[in-house]
Amino acid sequence: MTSPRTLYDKLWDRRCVKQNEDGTSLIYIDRHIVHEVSSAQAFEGLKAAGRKPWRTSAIIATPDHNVPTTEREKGIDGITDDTSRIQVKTLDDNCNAFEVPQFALKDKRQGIVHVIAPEQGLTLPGMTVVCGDSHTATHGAFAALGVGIGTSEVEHVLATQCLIQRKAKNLRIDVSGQLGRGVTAKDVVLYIISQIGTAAGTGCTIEFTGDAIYSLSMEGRMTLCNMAIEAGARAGLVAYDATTEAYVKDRPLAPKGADWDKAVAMWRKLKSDDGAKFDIDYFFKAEDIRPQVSWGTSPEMVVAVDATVPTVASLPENKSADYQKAMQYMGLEPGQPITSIQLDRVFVGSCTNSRIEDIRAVAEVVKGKHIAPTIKQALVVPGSGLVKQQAEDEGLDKVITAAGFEWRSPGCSMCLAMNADRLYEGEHCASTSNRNFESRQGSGGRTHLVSPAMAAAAAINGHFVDISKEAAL
Ligand SMILES: CC(C)[C@H](C(=O)O)[C@@H](O)C(=O)O
Ligand code: SF4
Repeated sequence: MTSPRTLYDKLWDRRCVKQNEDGTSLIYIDRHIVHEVSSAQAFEGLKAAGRKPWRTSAIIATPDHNVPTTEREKGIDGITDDTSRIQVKTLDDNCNAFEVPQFALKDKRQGIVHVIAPEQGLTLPGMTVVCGDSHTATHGAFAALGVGIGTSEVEHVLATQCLIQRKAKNLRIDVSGQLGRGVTAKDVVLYIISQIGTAAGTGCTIEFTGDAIYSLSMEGRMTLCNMAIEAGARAGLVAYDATTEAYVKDRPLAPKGADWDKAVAMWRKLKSDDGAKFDIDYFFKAEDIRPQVSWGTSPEMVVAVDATVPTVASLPENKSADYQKAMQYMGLEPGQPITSIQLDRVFVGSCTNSRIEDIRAVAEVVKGKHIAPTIKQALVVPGSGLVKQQAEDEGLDKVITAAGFEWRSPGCSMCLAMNADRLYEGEHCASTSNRNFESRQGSGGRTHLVSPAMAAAAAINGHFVDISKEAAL
């Protein structure tokens, strides 16, 4: 009898081609997602070695980081920034030269890598999914092993469809109970990171378990797994269940007919066995989780919206210096109420929160209202052309623009400011993205990570408010 295995063990065993004596293994890769920032040198390497991609049908490419979110009809030549244009053009040229499938800039299916692949059924349960991008952890929501890789590994996977990996430890994070009103997957993951820290997942794959996790939609699970990397892990997972099955069914590239039945029979085994051993365990209760706001420059510097910036006395000794430096950068006083922070801009988007449910959540909060006069700009950037289209079909763009938001075209946008969408020195932004590092959204910018509903309510009020107490919900 085989011993009980975790979901991660099962995914690993399925695709482990060879175990090496040095403790590494060769893993077969089912899906390779490619964007313009981390692929140019990899294609260059292939060219120099006279190689071709080993299996082009396993690859999907799309430009996302550098793309403008306005005037899309102008295409690549309309990108005014030279570096951005060259990167997007180089991806386009490489896809043409190597016959790699691409959702190009003007394609309706273009968007952020981690949004488009699940949307198309390119990410399926049980797969190994890689991308030259740290947030590839997102795909773990499908009980798939999603790992971010570096540019030299992108070249390796292009050439061989395999990757050398060292098996990670199994870490379980269990959230039991029911989430309260206004508490979303984003609040869950921000809360978890605030409790365990950004290094807790180092060398681990996280499996999220518990009623509160299983009650999340697939979009919520993607938000959760997306930020596993901010907890230090390379991958995050949620077991396969009826929610996964319903989401995947009828996606353009999901198996059909008899293939579907065969696939589902296998997918239903994609969960940890009873008695499977985890190396590390954390247990949380859903009722302890309130809407969250990050106040500092690391995703662990997070508190509930009705709390304050930490007081100096409350800081853990080993973190005191970093935390005080963060307060200074953010222009905040120790003990200052989170609701007193004045905001300049609001950004709804990124691979964490730019899917249709996120946009619906924003529309619900802002319907019939208007952004505060002190807000200089509020952006909603859908994660893909298809999300944008669906939102427009539902009339959400009208609700959102009537409230004073700008409705843009898909891409990473103000998540990392590689295009024209950015913060300026000293500005505070309520952002639905995943990283609040110094200058992440523009030089000197100050990021506060929140859920879409919290960002929307902050735009209306000019400062953070407790969404769980808002009448609109
Ligand atoms: C540019 C890219 C390689 C990077 C990543 O790996 O995550 C980006 O997506 C980010 O979010 O910082
Ligand atoms: S949206 Fe942000 S986090 Fe996601 S891939 Fe783009 S830059 Fe990275």
